Amino acid sequence: MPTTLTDVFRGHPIHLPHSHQPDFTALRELPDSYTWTPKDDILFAAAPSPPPATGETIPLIDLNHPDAANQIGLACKTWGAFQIANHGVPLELLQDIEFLTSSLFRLPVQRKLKAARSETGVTGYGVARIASFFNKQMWSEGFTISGSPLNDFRKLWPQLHLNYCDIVEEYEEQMRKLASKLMWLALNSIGVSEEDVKWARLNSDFNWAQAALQLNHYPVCPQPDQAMGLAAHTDSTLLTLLYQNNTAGLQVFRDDLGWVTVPPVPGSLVVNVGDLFHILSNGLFKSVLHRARVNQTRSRFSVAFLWGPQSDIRISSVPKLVSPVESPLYQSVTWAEYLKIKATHFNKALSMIRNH
Ligand SMILES: O=C(O)CCC(=O)C(=O)O
Ligand SMILES: [Fe+2]
Repeated sequence: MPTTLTDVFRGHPIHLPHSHQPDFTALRELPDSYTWTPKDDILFAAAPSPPPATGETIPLIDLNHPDAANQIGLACKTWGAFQIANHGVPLELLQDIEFLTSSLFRLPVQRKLKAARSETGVTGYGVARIASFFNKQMWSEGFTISGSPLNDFRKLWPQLHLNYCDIVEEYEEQMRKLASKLMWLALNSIGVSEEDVKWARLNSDFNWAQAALQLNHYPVCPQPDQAMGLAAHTDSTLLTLLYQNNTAGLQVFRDDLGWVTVPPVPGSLVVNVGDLFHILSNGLFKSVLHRARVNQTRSRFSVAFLWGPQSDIRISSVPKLVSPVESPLYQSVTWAEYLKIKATHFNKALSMIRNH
């Protein structure tokens, strides 16, 4: 039996200082514990910056375009992120998952706490896993699904849980197919074939992968400029597929441009390169540093599909991407090992396994 994500996190509990969510709607002013200053967000060396004057942002790629693969490859190299249109996921399903997410977070706090994530658990309702690395609290609440959500959903919706489970199952299946397709488009664009990465068992049978679904809610905030929805991080995935409702908040970082907002494009999905794809591509693809801001008038929902390889397979740089006179940029790791390193060292995880 391969290690599951649940096993990994059970062995690496995250002790959060604040396990109970406040009632965000009751707060008229930002409490001190939610007020961020630049020194509270310095784990990644991302210099504070004004938004780019050019309005430049990550590309929106039409998957039906004949040149889509090259555009995806280029976006993975320059941004580590892009949006996709014509991805084939039915609009209705996106609407369903948005409805599920908004319904979940609109439940009374007491009901949500019935499905609270335990200290050693992965799944359920709670604050972001990365919260333990920061002194300040984030203006958001989350719900993590890994494996069947049936038990948790039954506690949330005694009547409707089966309908909601069906939506999650269908959504995850569509996301798996799409993530696999995008990964191959990106790899093929840099000359890597299925044969070149046979050892990573990333074959086109998309059932091999593991994944989690992270639902996020960023409530309306009385002082958004001083609050942080989700602090800067990179994802520990191969790829993350993110659906956002029609409210801006996601920002990606680029060394030359600073923090750049990703405008919601109705019906499209955001794709992030995660740390494992960065490792696999020997650093050619960037794992994108990103965060979520909040605003004063509209609440924001997002659904992140966190996708990675079979958790016990060693991932290392594709040999043909490594120069014969150099060693690969990173030591090989399994996803399970990497998640443990990330749970301990967070922003330093990649440098811990970098070859010098
Ligand atoms: O809400 C967003 O836009 C970002 C969510 C995210 O980065 C995550 O869940 O890992
Ligand atoms: Fe993320």
